[in-house]
Amino acid sequence: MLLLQKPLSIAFCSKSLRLCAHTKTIFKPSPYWYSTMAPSATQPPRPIVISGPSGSGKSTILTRLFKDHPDTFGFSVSHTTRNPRSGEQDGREYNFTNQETFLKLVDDAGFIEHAKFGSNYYGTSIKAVKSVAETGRICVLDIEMEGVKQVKKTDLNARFLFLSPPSLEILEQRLRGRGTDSDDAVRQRLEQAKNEMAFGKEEGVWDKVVVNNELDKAYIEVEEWIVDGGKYGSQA
Ligand SMILES: Nc1ncnc2c1ncn2[C@@H]1O[C@H](COP(=O)(O)OP(=O)(O)OP(=O)(O)O)[C@@H](O)[C@H]1O
Repeated sequence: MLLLQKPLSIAFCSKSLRLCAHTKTIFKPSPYWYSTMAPSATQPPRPIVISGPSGSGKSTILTRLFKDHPDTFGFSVSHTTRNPRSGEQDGREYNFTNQETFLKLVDDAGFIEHAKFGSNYYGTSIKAVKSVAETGRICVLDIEMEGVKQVKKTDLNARFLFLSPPSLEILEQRLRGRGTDSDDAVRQRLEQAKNEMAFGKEEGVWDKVVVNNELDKAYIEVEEWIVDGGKYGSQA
């Protein structure tokens, strides 16, 4: 995966994998992405929220989608209170901020999700998601269910897709086959998966549910729903 390792917390919270202290790998857009975004003359495109248990195949499908549709999608830049590392630029890798400002934004309900790792805070702000849409790109949020609930409370006008594994048994096989998690971590993810699967069945939450049984078929189903004949969910 072309990814940036995020602190576990943000992962499961902000990204897919934030279970307890999980880290989630997230796609790291290159600066090129931002520099080539075409401004939209019409309404900003609607963000896409993709959610589903860890191991359901979100990264696999999104990686293929971004490859097949270059310059179409973008990721929001997260906030963090940690210091920038060498080569990192404010507003590119992260929006670097201090704790006081970060917590003020929490109080102001400015985050879709946030979490603390060690002594540092991380979060995905509503504004960062809007910034992507303003460039004409479709912002993709790979987030767990608490994040989904948060997005629903905003005015982001997102579209919601739940990616489901065929069963918990197959999910376990895939998580173990991926080989990225300890036995304990797999167990934790499977426990959380039960909650996520129940959430995936809730009425009125999802615009689309795709079962990732056969990868090629699931990918086409996701792609067709996202692209939506070129409208990308826009009513305009
Ligand atoms: N349809 C499929 N058939 C078989 N294996 C699959 C299928 N879809 C994904 N996989 C495999 O399952 C594993 C989990 O997929 P992936 O890492 O994309 O899940 P994820 O939802 O992004 O997980 P996380 O939320 O933990 O990042 C990977 O090893 C992937 O190659």
